[in-house]
Amino acid sequence: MPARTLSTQAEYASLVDQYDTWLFDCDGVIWEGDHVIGKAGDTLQYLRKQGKRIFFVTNNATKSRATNKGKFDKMGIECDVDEIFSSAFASAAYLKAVLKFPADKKVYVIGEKGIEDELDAVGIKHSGGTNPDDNVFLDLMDFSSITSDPEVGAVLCGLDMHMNYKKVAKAFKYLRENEGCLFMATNLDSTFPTHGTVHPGAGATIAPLTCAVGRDPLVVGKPEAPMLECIVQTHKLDKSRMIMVGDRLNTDIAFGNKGGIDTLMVLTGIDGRADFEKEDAVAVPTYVVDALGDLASLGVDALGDLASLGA
Ligand SMILES: O=C(O)[C@H](O)[C@H](O)COP(=O)(O)O
Repeated sequence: MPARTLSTQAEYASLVDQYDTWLFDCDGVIWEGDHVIGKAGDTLQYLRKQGKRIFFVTNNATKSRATNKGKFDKMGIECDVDEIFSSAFASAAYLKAVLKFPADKKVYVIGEKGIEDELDAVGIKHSGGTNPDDNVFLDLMDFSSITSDPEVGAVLCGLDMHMNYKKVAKAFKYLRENEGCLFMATNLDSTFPTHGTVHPGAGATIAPLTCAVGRDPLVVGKPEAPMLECIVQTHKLDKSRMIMVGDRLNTDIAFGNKGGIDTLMVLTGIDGRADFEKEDAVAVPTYVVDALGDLASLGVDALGDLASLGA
């Protein structure tokens, strides 16, 4: 089915009526770098006033939920920590609750502090990550520090701004030598959008390890199922009354499509109209609006109505 473009107040109002639970991607939808996009914050306020449940679903694994909350606070956007589902949090929760990761094992992390914080929060031991011992270059052809560690039961990878050969070589060794060692990725976004441009994303930093190991990781974040199931199960939600709002077809919109929930695409981020209108589009949204802030006009009208009633 082709995407339906919404542009009138009546269409926005009927959209809001139809869904009780709204899932939001952040980068490219609510904010871009360090600024809120247009009236996105007003739309979120309006939805809250209508009694809608709101969740923020981000593939960004570099920050913990607590650190993410700090960003919402700084931006002046209301948010509770429990409303944030990041791929780092979902990966830790998935290891703990679904995979019942053994207490005597540890996770080798390729990624930033966000992953380490979330593993700490669920009591899973870890190594690698931001440890200074692994954030160094190897001397040429000196593999002496790439030693075995039978305690490693999983390798979990996310966007790592300090990616290096040593981390790839250690993770590779564990995945080859340790029986049953899990290979997981928080997300595989090819690019990272910020400040009006894009840089290599998590998928680009994980690719060298995938290439060496010769198999794909289990992916927890968008567009794969684990993060959506985590939200639905935790909050006992009805998928038919849920909508995912995003700017990117191969993560946000595919996440809704694969998970069986409707989607709303905004044109303020990575992908544009041509990307979902072409024949071989990677995913097609249910609805499209130019920007999340467009729905804020409903709130302005509601205030106008109140004013005309003398409220
Ligand atoms: O490479 C990445 O990790 C992603 O580009 C980035 O973090 C996307 O975050 P989201 O748009 O899901 O908030």
